[in-house]
Amino acid sequence: MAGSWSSDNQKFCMREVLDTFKLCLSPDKEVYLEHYVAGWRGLVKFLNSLGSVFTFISKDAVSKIQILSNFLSGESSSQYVTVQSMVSYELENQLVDVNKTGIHPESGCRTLLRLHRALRWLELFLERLRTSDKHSKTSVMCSEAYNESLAQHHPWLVRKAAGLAFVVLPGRTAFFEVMNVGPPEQVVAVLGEALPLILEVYQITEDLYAKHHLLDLP
Ligand SMILES: CCCCCCCCCCCCC/C=C/[C@@H](O)[C@H](COP(=O)(O)O)NC(=O)CCCCCCCCCCCCCCC
Repeated sequence: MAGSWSSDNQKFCMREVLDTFKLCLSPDKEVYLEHYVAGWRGLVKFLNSLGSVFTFISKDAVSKIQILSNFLSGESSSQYVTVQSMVSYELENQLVDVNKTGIHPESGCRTLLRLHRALRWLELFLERLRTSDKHSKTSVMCSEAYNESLAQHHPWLVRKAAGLAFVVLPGRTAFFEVMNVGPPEQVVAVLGEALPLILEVYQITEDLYAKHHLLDLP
């Protein structure tokens, strides 16, 4: 994704990634798939910079990003401009495994659902980071956010592996440094600005999926 590494010093900047999520909303509150995917790409870069312990997580995210990117550049790309248009198109053309027969395992709808669930984790984690103090532990904030969200969709083995990875997360000070948005007050401000937008993107997607009974797609 252009922009998440600033050209001056080649360092990753979380502000630019979070700004990508702001671009997700169209004037009539549809969610642009291109920016949604770009936001995840930026987050994955950040995750990779934290070390190889997180590779099993970023690999899965990358494969989902790749599936959606293929739709975005494929022959039906005009149907994949927004999450709303993707859902209508895939449902109208029976491209979604609504009956759980395993026929369309890689639909845009089921792939995005996995990232959508992870977006809830992100929102909960960032809110904890925003309201944390210098004694707070990133590993605790991360696992609390995970247990309240994604963990409910993961089997035991994945939960166990995730739990092991969280333990080696850098502490809050180092974590803020890798985010590269300035001193802690600045990080708090950037998070405060980005969170409502992330929440709105999440809620719009959640309502859309609920309306079409897509929240349990296999
Ligand atoms: C900063 C610490 C980052 C910790 C990331 C927390 C999320 C933990 C997720 C563990 C996922 C393990 C990998 C396997 C997942 C899949 O089984 C599972 C189901 O897929 P399937 O139905 O196709 O089989 N996949 C998923 O649920 C999707 C997971 C996507 C995870 C993306 C995580 C990106 C994290 C970005 C970190 C950015 C932090 C920014 C903070 C300022």
